[in-house]
Amino acid sequence: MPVEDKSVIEENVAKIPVGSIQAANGHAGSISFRSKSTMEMNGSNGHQTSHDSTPSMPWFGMDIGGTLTKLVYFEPTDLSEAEEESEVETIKNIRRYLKSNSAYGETGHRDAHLQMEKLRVGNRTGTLHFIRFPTSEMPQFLELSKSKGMATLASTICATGGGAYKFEEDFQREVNLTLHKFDELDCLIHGIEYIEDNNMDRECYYFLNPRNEETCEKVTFDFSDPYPFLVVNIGSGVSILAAYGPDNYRRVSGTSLGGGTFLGLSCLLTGCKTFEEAIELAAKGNNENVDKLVRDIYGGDYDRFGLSGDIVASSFGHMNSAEKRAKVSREDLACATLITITNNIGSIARMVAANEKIEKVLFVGNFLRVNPISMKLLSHAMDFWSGGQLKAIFLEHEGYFGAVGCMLELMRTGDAMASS
Ligand SMILES: Nc1ncnc2c1ncn2[C@@H]1O[C@H](COP(=O)(O)OP(=O)(O)O)[C@@H](O)[C@H]1O
Ligand SMILES: CC(C)(COP(=O)(O)O)[C@@H](O)C(=O)NCCC(=O)O
Repeated sequence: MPVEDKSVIEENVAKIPVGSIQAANGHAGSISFRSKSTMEMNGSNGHQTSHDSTPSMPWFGMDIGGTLTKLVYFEPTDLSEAEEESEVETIKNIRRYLKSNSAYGETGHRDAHLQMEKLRVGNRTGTLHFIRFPTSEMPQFLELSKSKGMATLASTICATGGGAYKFEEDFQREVNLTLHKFDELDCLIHGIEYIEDNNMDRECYYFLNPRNEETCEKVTFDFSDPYPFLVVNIGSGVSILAAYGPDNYRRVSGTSLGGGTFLGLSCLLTGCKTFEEAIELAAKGNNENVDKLVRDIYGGDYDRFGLSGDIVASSFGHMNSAEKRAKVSREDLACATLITITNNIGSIARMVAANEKIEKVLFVGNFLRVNPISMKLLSHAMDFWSGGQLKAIFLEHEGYFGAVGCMLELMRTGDAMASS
């Protein structure tokens, strides 16, 4: 569902809860949010004048993950004439560059279909841009940032994800940028709350009849009464969070069998080179040539415990047979890999949901990008195995919530950053 032409009326940043949040590791911890403060213009460092209560431009949020780096950039569209005149050339250049393309080199992309217009961030109105590139390309990104003049801004950028720690020194050395680091799971939760609030009626959806190609339908989900909910973030690995209220979440579980595992195994087994290729192969394959089904073992259903014959009994269970291996295609292998990883995540999510007594399960992360097979499988699995109790919910901005939440931290901590 494309996200466009929405007008956002409320001052949403103010709605994000101020207070303490539980730490992301299943044990208690807290972060305290600062109130917004006045930022002074520093003419020498290229910051834009700001005598109001928001930090200086440019506003970025960066989530440097195990596989992909996600960058959100807020472009103000309410610049006064005076602001436009005083805006330094570097900021204009950066904006021009980011907007001029939807592909940056071979591997960077701006997801124009996700762009959010007329968005209220702090006390400004503008457009939020969504950009991603492989984290392995970080040296090239730093080089590009240098060439676009980022180094002359001598500024601070909000960053989250493991890479905020890993690449901190590189940013300082190469681009003269101080990374202001924020916890990735705090950012993820804040990003989800903010985007959902600002993209109501469009952001959340679920699948009706996920198993039936003809009647399957994508339907908007009303998330206006959100708590409690589970977040299953399928990135390189998987983190599962339980959110009980606006200032209250825990990281309840996780698994290392995630999107990175799917991509890694697919490359190994099929020789494919990209995620998109792996998904295309999977869509054409048949996992039954790879997996052992209940009917391969029982000759039919295992009625007593409600296991129908077409359920996978053993993922990759046929691959011990040389004869079966000889017949299997790359497509079948990619398909079985996708189903194995997805089913495993679905099972863990279901157990956690039951344990936490939570019915709404949000699946996010870039593993779900261009991946309707997994979304439909998860939808069916949640519904079927819980007897209709659990609902699998998906979000349009899939993998960008950490980056958005990270940018929002700028609104809260601008003053601290200015003095750092
Ligand atoms: N263009 C892509 N390149 C690599 N992986 C992709 C791409 N699109 C989707 N993915 C999937 O998304 C996963 C990364 O998801 P993401 O939420 O960005 O996590 P991380 O923060 O760990 O990088 C990859 O492991 C892969 O399964
Ligand atoms: C370490 C991570 C939080 C990093 O996040 P990612 O870059 O994968 O989005 C995540 O990969 C994870 O939670 N892995 C699972 C670890 C486990 O619980 O087994």
